[in-house]
Amino acid sequence: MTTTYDTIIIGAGPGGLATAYGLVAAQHILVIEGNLWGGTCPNFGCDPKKMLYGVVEAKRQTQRYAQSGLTGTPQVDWAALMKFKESYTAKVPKGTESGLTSAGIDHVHGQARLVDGHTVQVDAQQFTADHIVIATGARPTIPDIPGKEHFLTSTDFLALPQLLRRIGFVGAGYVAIELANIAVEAGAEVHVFQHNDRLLRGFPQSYTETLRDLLAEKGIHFHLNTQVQRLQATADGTITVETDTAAPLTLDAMFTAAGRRANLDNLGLDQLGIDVTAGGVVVDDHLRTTVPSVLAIGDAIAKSHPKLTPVSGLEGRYVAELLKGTTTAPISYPVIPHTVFAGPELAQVGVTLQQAQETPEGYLVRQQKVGQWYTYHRLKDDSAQVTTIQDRVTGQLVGAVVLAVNAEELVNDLTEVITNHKRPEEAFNWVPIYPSVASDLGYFYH
Ligand SMILES: Cc1cc2nc3c(=O)[nH]c(=O)nc-3n(C[C@H](O)[C@H](O)[C@H](O)COP(=O)(O)OP(=O)(O)OC[C@H]3O[C@@H](n4cnc5c(N)ncnc54)[C@H](O)[C@@H]3O)c2cc1C
Ligand SMILES: NC(=O)c1ccc[n+]([C@@H]2O[C@H](COP(=O)([O-])OP(=O)(O)OC[C@H]3O[C@@H](n4cnc5c(N)ncnc54)[C@H](O)[C@@H]3O)[C@@H](O)[C@H]2O)c1
Repeated sequence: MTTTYDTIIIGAGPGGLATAYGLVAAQHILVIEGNLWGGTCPNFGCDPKKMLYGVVEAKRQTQRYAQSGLTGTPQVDWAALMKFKESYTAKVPKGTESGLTSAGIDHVHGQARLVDGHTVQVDAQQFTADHIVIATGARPTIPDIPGKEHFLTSTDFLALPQLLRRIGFVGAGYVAIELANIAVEAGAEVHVFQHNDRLLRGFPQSYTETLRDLLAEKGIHFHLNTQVQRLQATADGTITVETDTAAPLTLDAMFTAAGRRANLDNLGLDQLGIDVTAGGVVVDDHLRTTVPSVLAIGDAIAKSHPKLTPVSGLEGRYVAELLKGTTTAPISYPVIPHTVFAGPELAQVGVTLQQAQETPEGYLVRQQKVGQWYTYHRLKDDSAQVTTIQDRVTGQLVGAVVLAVNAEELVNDLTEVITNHKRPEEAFNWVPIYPSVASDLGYFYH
């Protein structure tokens, strides 16, 4: 039997759910999920990661205060930390599913496959709709080397029952740096293998080098310009890692953190003539694929914008408006801030430092070491740095980079100023709570 809907959404992560809740009042919709309701972010991404980060960062803050009134070094109890994480994650799938039920959204568990531009198959059932939204997210890339079956992933890391003694990561992007920081703070010996000398490409090199030094001081071993060539499992359960630069290393686990690729295998897209690249599904500026009745959003699409939870949510809400007919305009992206939670945090928004330095006639760049400012002195955050980028003509803030404890807060505030194109005199005609990160804003923005 075939059931007919207005829209079928494949994937119940932040993107698919945003479309579903945006459409439910106007349309008869179906959501299909093949794994855990809620998707990557709350089950094995942002949310559990930040719970672990919060605890290890509290330990680090205690150490920052070591000469300032706090004594003793707390220890991370990994088993208790995991229980804490599970106190949230264990409720996510059921909570997400009952949310769908309460909202009256039909939902089915299973792997979906497109039969044609209007028909989706899950096991033996077929569903048809005017539109189909692909919101299938992404999964870790496994480097194609001998022994690749021994790689673990970020999902495994976030569910480790015990902390392993010696841990390696391939890659030096968001996932590797954030998880390496958690592991080293929790007491593991940590190795990061990166095929070039660049951490966190996309952030300014001067900042990533400072962050690398801070992480190396914590004990992370960086193996830069190093190719991991082979993994071998040994009889005692350890992994021997062979590289092109040093003698083999014995570790208890090796994690891949070499990027993520869209979940598109077995969706049947090639038979339908839907274009796909290495980055994901090809979409136009209305998030339509090359088959007009099929749209795609979130981590599953090829895009220049960062693949982050709020971006999937924005695209999900946009597609809902488009399918309801309340907009016909192309999608418009605001400035998108991003942060690496690495203790301290490295965050950036807007015009990049590189863009600004390449156009000195257009931008005023102010780079400040703020470790001695009251806010950062109080946090004992000696290495704190802030760069602001202003438009030379209007004086408006257009970009910022921050390396600091709680950089997320400052960059969120700066994002608000940039997004609303406030002129300097408007931006700080306000009364913030003092002392706070926000009460410093006026000092960065003259
Ligand atoms: C370790 C880690 C940490 C992260 N930290 C952050 C962070 O701090 N901040 C941030 O903004 N972002 C972070 N991200 C990224 C964030 O998780 C993703 O950008 C976000 O989850 C993407 O949402 P989405 O809905 O596009 O895809 P997903 O959340 O991946 O959801 C897609 C869903 O589709 C389902 N699916 C796939 N194929 C099928 C199929 N054929 N049939 C049915 N269902 C299917 C999947 O099971 C999944 O549940 C992190 C990611 C990771 C891995
Ligand atoms: N705080 C956050 O917002 C956050 C945290 C985690 C993940 N994410 C999202 O998830 C995405 C994926 O994160 P990621 O760290 O897996 O990817 P990434 O693209 O950030 O980094 C991948 C790293 O792997 C390296 N690499 C690529 N191919 C390789 C290979 N074959 N061998 C060895 N190294 C290789 C790259 O040089 C890079 O250092 C991020 O881009 C981001 O969109 C966001």
